[in-house]
Amino acid sequence: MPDAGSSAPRRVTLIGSTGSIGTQGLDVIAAAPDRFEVAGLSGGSNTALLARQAVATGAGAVGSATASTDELAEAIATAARQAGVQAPSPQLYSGPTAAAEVAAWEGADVVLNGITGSIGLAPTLAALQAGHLLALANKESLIVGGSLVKQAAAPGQLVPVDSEHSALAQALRSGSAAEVRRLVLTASGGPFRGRTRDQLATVTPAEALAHPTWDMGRVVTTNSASMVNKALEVIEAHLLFDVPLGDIDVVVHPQSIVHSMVEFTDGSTIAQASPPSMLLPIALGIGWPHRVPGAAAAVDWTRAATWTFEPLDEDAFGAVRLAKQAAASSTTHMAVYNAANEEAVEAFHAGRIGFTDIVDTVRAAVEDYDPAAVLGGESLSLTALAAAEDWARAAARRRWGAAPTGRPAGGL
Ligand SMILES: NC(=O)C1=CN([C@@H]2O[C@H](COP(=O)(O)OP(=O)(O)OC[C@H]3O[C@@H](n4cnc5c(N)ncnc54)[C@H](OP(=O)(O)O)[C@@H]3O)[C@@H](O)[C@H]2O)C=CC1
Ligand SMILES: CC(=O)[C@@H](O)[C@H](O)COP(=O)(O)O
Ligand SMILES: [Mn+2]
Repeated sequence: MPDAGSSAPRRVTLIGSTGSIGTQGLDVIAAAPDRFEVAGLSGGSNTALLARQAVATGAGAVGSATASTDELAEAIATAARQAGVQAPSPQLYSGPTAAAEVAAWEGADVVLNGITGSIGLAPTLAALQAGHLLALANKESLIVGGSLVKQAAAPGQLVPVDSEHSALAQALRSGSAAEVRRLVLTASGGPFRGRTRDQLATVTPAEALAHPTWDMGRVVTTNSASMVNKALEVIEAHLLFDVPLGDIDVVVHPQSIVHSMVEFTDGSTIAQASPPSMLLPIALGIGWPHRVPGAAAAVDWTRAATWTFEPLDEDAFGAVRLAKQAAASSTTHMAVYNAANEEAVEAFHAGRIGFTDIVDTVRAAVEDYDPAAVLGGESLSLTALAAAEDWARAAARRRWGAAPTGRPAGGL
């Protein structure tokens, strides 16, 4: 882990460097060269962008889930030629284990995990086991891994990047754990705020991707529309901050300026507010515990503004209640919840199922899942999680008649 008092730039590895979090992470690093430099990069299928990033940053390690090392070296050579510079020769990694290998690479102080999905669990564990500070955007790895991830993390080694959890971590600096009464996570409400369940049945993928306040990757944007994102975030907060599920609430705040709040036992509420931008939580995550001056724009108090708060409609959006039930059921139920959701989101975008079928699929998987039958007594382990995920993906896919092919390569 980096020395919090050191003035040397922190060496940051970006897992999922070609995605929304990853590219914003690179922007944060480029804007603060006195504080950060790039150590490693890992991407999925966008090899050309990964190669351009490798040339621009001089990263020491580069991994691709899809390109071979020869293809990656060729892409880097091409990108260097196009940029008119000499090609760098980083250590190259390829295939399903590349992200975890780059996450463990010893040339880093900090790993920003911005992969999407439970496939991020291996790099999360690899970064922690390598002793790096982990700035975690990939909430799925914590939610699925649960106590496996918590046990792998030394005190202070895991810093949340998710905007709500970054807000909570900041607000929690104001009091001791014993003084916390409850956590309140804000939700934008997504593009379908105010719709009834019947109205949700006919919405399209394009409508689901039209998030009102955040520009993010496809899966998290879809999850915001279904409230699965908020459901995952409630469990994420429970795991990060050791607050009971019953003391974590959700409130809809369409402006996405207040990113979450902590209510203390004396009736005080501390909220964190800033215009919606991930630059701030990313910068704080990789710079933790230090703030990065100028990381993002602050609220402009000279302009009139209205911030509103309303209760979550749990009849139309049942994902949060369902996740609380699942998390309380067994240590592998959230792996089932998440895997069923990942499959259903893909099926929704492929036009195989409707929007409300997403949460209905998750609900059926969570309700039908019997850990004793599926795991045969295996306690929480990577093997058990893989079996739970396999079961959930197959159960989900059966609903729309797809073959029960397994998890994504490189996953659990
Ligand atoms: N975007 C945001 O503002 C926020 C995101 N988050 C969380 O951060 C995480 C990332 O989200 P986001 O950046 O939006 O997602 P994106 O879809 O934009 O990016 C995902 C990244 O993961 C890479 N990737 C995908 N599959 C694989 C794989 N099998 N092996 C290796 N790399 C892979 C992609 O590579 P490629 O593109 O090259 O295929 C890409 O770099 C999610 O967990 C999300 O919930 C949390 C808060 C805010
Ligand atoms: C930016 C971020 O942290 C996202 O997870 C965001 O929370 C999504 O917005 P919703 O509140 O609509 O889920
Ligand atoms: Mn969030």
